[in-house]
Amino acid sequence: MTPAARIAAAAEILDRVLEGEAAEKALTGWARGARYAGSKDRAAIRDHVFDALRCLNSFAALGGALTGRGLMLGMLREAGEDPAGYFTGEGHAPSALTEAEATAGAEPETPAERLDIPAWLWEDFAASLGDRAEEVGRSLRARAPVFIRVNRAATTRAGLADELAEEGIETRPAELARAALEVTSGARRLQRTPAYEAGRFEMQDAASQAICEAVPLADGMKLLDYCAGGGGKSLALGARAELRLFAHDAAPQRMKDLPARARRAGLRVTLLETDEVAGQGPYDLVFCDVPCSGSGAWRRAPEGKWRLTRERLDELTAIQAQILDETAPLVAPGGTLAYATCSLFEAENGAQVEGFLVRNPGWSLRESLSLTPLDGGDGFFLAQFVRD
Ligand SMILES: C[S@@+](CC[C@H](N)C(=O)[O-])C[C@H]1O[C@@H](n2cnc3c(N)ncnc32)[C@H](O)[C@@H]1O
Repeated sequence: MTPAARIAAAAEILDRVLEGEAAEKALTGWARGARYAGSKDRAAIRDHVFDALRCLNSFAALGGALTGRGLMLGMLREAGEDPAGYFTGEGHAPSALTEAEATAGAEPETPAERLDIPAWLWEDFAASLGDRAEEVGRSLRARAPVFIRVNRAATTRAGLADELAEEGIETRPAELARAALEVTSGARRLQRTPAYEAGRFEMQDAASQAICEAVPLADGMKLLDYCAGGGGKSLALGARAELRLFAHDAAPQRMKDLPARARRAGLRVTLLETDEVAGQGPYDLVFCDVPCSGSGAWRRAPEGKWRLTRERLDELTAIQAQILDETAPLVAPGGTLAYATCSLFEAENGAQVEGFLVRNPGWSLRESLSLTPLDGGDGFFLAQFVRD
């Protein structure tokens, strides 16, 4: 496909996303009807779609319309390229620009427009991040680096880097976490390597790893990963010490791959139904990686930024408080309750800490950690409460 045909395809897919279809589904649906597209075409089109979703406000302003075509126009204008060179109507290129399109479009004005934050959220965003709001907003407009977590129970960070280099995959140590490597080239081949098959690494963001490295662990501890999902945190925690590891999720089907992933990593995890959780307690550490806005991960999942609503944010903060209150009694005296979000918002982070301490006498905050994409990985928050 020509670069112009890729832009036409991305515009078509973006129109479907703007109508409400999930981006992954729209991409797959398009690819099914486009057998002529090779893997490089599909990757380039995907990049266009996700770049546009990260920069929806500013590309729409520059392109003069919130449509697939407008977004692609805006993308080209931001890159300093002349859209007329792509919108030619020749072959599979998008149809030629109308006169109105050629002159439409303006520089984004408000901070929400420039930084691609939904207008209704800008005040919360600015208040949560203070004088870093501009810089963090800008960072969310860029693609996220790819990180992996070295399974240090199976190999070393340097050993894995050498092994991957032999496969043509380049990495460098990430500062954020001791087990993290940033993948600088060849990332698309990672999950087809023998090292992955043998459980010597997992795909995991560096900030996500950093919060797992921040909790104190010792051999023999009994740990409950209360919102385990696919088990990314369980595996990262389990790799650090010989734990008695339990995993739970309110939607147990989300944990369906966890037993196989744990086996691959050489770990044992006991999955618990909701009514089994208390019976196995108390736990030395309960880790709550709660459902959240995902705002810290908007580089990787930019659709979430535009699908979030005030109602959903309020619903999430209520669920977060409820999870904290229902897990606190599961912690053994002297034990730790760890609360984590991949959110940048005060309402989901600091305000939850304050609320929990007010509602739950007998608990204190040991420490908290706030990371933003300016630290290299996703935005993440961790609070560790101790039971007196
Ligand atoms: C941020 S995700 C967890 C990601 C996972 N820890 C990982 O590292 O891959 C939050 C999870 O919380 C679960 N969840 C939502 N409400 C819950 C509740 N009330 N109790 C327990 N889990 C809940 C969701 O099903 C979801 O899988």
